[in-house]
Amino acid sequence: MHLDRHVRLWGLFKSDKSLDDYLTESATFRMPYALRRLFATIMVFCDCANIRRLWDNHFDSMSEDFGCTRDNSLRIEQMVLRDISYHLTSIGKDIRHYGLPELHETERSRDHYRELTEELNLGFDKDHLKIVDMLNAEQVAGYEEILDHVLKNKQHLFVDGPDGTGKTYLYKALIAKVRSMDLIVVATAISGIASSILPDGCTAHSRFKIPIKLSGNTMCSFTKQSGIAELLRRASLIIWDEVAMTKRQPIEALDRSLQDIMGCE
Ligand SMILES: Nc1ncnc2c1ncn2[C@@H]1O[C@H](COP(=O)(O)OP(=O)(O)OP(=O)(O)O)[C@@H](O)[C@H]1O
Repeated sequence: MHLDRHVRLWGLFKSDKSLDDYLTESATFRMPYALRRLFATIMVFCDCANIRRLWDNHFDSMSEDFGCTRDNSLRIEQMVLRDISYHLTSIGKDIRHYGLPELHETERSRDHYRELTEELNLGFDKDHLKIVDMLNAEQVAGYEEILDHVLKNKQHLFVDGPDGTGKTYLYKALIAKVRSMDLIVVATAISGIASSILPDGCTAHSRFKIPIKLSGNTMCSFTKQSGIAELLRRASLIIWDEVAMTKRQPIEALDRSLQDIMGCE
């Protein structure tokens, strides 16, 4: 999101060389999915004379998370194209107009990222934006701290409090605020009842595909290329309500899977 904004706002990069350098530098600290989004933004907002050369130069970095092997390089190319096409479509552009390798029709129409598409199509309850004005001092402190984490890409926060002290109320305010900024929130809870109270919430086990039988090194049942993985990579806020009520194994399984899809330890 920030990269996109910079590229758009600066109106910079007068030459292909500076675009090339920028992508090379970005590849050292950005995840492949963020590079693909940046690439799509460059295609639309920068004056690049030879986008195909830029594609050739940065394809490897943009495809790293699709597990590049010689055997399935064509398939991987289609997946990268599909993702870039997805970003272009969201800004009203068509990948066919930029001289990149052809995206096959079957790939174009297939929704690899169903979960992500569904999440992006979610609205938010405008009334919930008003909740922030009713929060008590402790809720405001939690609200501000969590929002700060969201905006600065910081990590875990644990919210705790006795029953009925307004945790869900706080989450509703946060979910509306974050979704109103066009950022993704994945809202889950342990129980079906608690998850149904969260706006567009679902149970943690179903959202994260946590297996029923868990051992010391079990991972969640989604692949790196799946819509769930993409949804989680792009999520700005993941809420797991009532997490203290679960055993440690499901949390560790999700932790391992998140590390895997984010490529970190
Ligand atoms: N700041 C507030 N102003 C007005 N009502 C509030 C406030 N905070 C919470 N409430 C109300 O208090 C009730 C309990 O809040 P909530 O369900 O958010 O608590 P909780 O901590 O999630 O509870 P539990 O742990 O049982 O799930 C709800 O009806 C909620 O609307």
